[in-house]
Amino acid sequence: MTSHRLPPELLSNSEMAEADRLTIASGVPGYALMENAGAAVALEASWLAPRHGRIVVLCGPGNNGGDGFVAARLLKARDFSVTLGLLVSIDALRGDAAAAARAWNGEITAIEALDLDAADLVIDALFGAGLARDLDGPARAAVDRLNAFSRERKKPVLAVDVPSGIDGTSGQVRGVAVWASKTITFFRRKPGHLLLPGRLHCNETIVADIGITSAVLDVVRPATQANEPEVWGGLYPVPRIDGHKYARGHALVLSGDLAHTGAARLAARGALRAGAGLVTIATPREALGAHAAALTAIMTAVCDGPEELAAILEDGRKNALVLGPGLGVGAATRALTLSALAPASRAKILDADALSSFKGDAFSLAQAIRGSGGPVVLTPHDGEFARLFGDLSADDERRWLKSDADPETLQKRLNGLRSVSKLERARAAAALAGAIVLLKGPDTVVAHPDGRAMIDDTSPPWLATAGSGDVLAGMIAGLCAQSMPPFEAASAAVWLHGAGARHFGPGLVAEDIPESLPAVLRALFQSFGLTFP
Ligand SMILES: NC(=O)C1=CN([C@@H]2O[C@H](COP(=O)(O)OP(=O)(O)OC[C@H]3O[C@@H](n4cnc5c(N)ncnc54)[C@H](OP(=O)(O)O)[C@@H]3O)[C@@H](O)[C@H]2O)[C@H](O)CC1
Ligand SMILES: [K+]
Repeated sequence: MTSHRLPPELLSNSEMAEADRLTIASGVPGYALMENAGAAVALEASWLAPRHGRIVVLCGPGNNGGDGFVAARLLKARDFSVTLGLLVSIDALRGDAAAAARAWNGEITAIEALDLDAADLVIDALFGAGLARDLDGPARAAVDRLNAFSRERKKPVLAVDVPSGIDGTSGQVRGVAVWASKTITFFRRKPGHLLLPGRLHCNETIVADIGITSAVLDVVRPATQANEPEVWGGLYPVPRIDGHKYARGHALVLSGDLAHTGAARLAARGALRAGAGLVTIATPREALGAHAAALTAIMTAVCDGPEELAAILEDGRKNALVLGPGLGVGAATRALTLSALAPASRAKILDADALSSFKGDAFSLAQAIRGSGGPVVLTPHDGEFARLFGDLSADDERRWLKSDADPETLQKRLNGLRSVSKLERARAAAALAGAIVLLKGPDTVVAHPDGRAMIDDTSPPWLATAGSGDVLAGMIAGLCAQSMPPFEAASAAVWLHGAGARHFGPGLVAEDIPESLPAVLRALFQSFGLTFP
């Protein structure tokens, strides 16, 4: 049975293997899981192909291929014209896959001898969770042929579990990968269904129930989830009728000089629309007039350097701070950032130039973060991430390694910064910095130092526009100001940001994002069961 509401948990290949193992240990035979998987694939295929249409099934050497054999048998029994190609010799199949092949009552053709051209649908059952290295040789040739077929013939390709060549855990292409029109995975999605480029290769992903119960999740405890309101909705600071603006916090946004004031206003507007009770822009005196002329509900304060910032921050009611957008890269921003990280319980959101000003010296930033008390959220895009955490010099690495009693774990994290997986890079940075790391992009990852992570796949392409990151930083501050825990606040802000952009539609500019929030919030609160007068 396929389900259209996709559960948020995302399982890595090893977590999925654990779910599998627990299910089999509880008495469900592995072959029964394969039969269920194959049946779900066959059902989906029967909707994608015309009645009695021609279906080609490409089977690989492992259990992904086993699912293909089961699907082929069931489709043939439903009077589809099924041709099956196998990548290896039938003697190479083992275990459940060999059993599924024995139950197949049709011909088996060598993949290179297969005629794809007449197919109405191709099922890709070459490789799934067991993909262990880059595809080459005959496997690569099979994927190339399949991609040429779908490109030229415009016929659907249904991928079993993942498009072959995509690593389910990282979403990376291993050499080459199938471009599917639909992907059917089992029990839960994998990170690679949401991360790029995997998500693009999957096209639409659906989830089939194959008899693994959600009870196994209590043991597996997957660390990664899709960024959906059901994950953080319970912690969302819904305004209360008996609340007042002082209970909804006070966000402070630092402004750049006279030539760079817009970024702070975008962030401040994001904070205000996300529900902060009060919002103040702390600005260099020279830019006060520019802000005053452009602002109404947002307040201003003068801040010409780290000392003045420290004085402003003596007011503990200012409980969320955004620093970075429009500040400029260099020693002055570095000094402001260190001043902002003085010990205090407020949430600090460091973005853009606040991050780039620590280029090649993430260690110093991390030291300041660790001493700062309250939660810190770093919001780099890929370029800022690479500036901050990429190419650590041998000297830097030594400083990190000397800073902790457990050099082995530290080394693993330092290596993680260079991982091909965006998820692992964000996780490693979060653990090293002791901060929540929100690594932006079309597949934004939010990682907590404790290993939890969220992957967002809800942003439309037109959200990549100048200033949209400034608005996002402000929205995170707006939610933190209302005492939403920072990991959930960062995740919720990413989701609202995407939802705002979807609501507005193409042509969006950054200024439109905060203005789209009322409609998005109304729908969100309605989904929480709230009613409006
Ligand atoms: N998880 C579940 O509950 C269920 C999953 N099912 C399906 O099973 C696959 C996973 O099956 P598995 O056998 O572990 O792995 P694969 O079928 O993906 O592939 C393993 C074989 O592929 C060889 N391999 C790996 N990489 C390459 C490569 N680059 N080139 C060539 N060959 C490769 C590997 O060979 P080794 O030499 O590495 O040993 C294996 O022979 C899952 O995706 C689901 O579709 C069950 O059917 C239902 C339950
Ligand atoms: K596959």
